[in-house]
Amino acid sequence: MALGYRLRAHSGRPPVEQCEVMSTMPNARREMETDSAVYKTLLESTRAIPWKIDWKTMTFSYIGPQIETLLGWTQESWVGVDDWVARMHPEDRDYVVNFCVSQSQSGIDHEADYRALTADGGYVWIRDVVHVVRKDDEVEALVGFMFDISERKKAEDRLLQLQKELEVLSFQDGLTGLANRRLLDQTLDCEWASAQRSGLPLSVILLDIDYFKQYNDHYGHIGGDDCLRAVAQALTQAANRPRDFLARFGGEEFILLLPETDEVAARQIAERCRLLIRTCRIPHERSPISPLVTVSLGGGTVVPCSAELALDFIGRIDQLLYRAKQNGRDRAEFAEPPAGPADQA
Ligand SMILES: Nc1nc2c(ncn2[C@@H]2O[C@H](COP(=O)(O)OP(=O)(O)OP(=O)(O)O)[C@@H](O)[C@H]2O)c(=O)[nH]1
Repeated sequence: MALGYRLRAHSGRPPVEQCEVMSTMPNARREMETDSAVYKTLLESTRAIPWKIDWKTMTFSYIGPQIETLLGWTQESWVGVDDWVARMHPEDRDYVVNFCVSQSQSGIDHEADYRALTADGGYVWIRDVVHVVRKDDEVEALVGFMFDISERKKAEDRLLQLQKELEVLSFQDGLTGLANRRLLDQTLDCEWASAQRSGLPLSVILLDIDYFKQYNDHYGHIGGDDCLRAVAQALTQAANRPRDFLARFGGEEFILLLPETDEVAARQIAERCRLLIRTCRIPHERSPISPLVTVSLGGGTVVPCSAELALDFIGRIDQLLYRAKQNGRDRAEFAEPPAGPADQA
């Protein structure tokens, strides 16, 4: 090995006994053997598992006894490279073996992570750190250490899982569980571009709970939150096509994007939204227009031209929502018949 001596394969002799035998040896040899015993004791008391493979015969000339504690396979059972290959998770095998062989052939030190099979049928994540020993430009042996990295892998997996959860959460409205403004912005951009390319109509409905300030004042903020959740839940049943998209627009406002949907269909969906909320029968004692929670809606349909911006269109829908409020609430207002090419549905 790199330490300049060769460990005897599978030797189990304790260092003390070795010292007694060595007392009759010449000094230089005795010192070397003492050093060897010390190094071996050191190597075999680490958590890293040392090993050596003879390149010509592809056999293990040494593997630390710690391997049995970690994987359950005895030291003696590690005879050739085939044992190493066979005790590797099938999903890791091809990549790891090919990688290690090619690196070794090129004389490059390397490391590889893989799942090693245990004697009782489980798997342990291992990091193998490999040094290629060369002599006269030929690969002579591989020496290395195996490290148990299962705890690190568990932590990494947990971190990955958390990242995924965070990604989902970053697109989700915390109160209602609907898509949030961030995801709306991205989806609107996509659908806007798609409608521009296809020339198919995109409809949008904005919806706002009526007299929600009075609702909060009367039922409290927590009651208000419950109401928002109930409205959100009801709205999830309004549109069912795979690309239909519902989001919380902010506060007590919601938005529906309806790709490839003309104005006739959009008007029907807006009316369905209004009725779905009514069917919830959420009491609203402070509403001047109804004893139950109602909603106002603004809607419109567009085949966007290249110059038009999605946000300008949403701004126009917002004005229609405002008009619905002005005209008495609990109703939907849609754009007047087309005023220009951008409004044609
Ligand atoms: N409980 C709760 N209230 C919210 C939330 N977001 C916004 N609001 C409240 O919603 C109310 C909206 O009030 P306004 O914009 O005056 O509208 P409105 O009372 O619904 O009146 P109209 O829309 O004209 O019918 C405000 O009192 C906000 O505090 C929320 O997440 N939870």
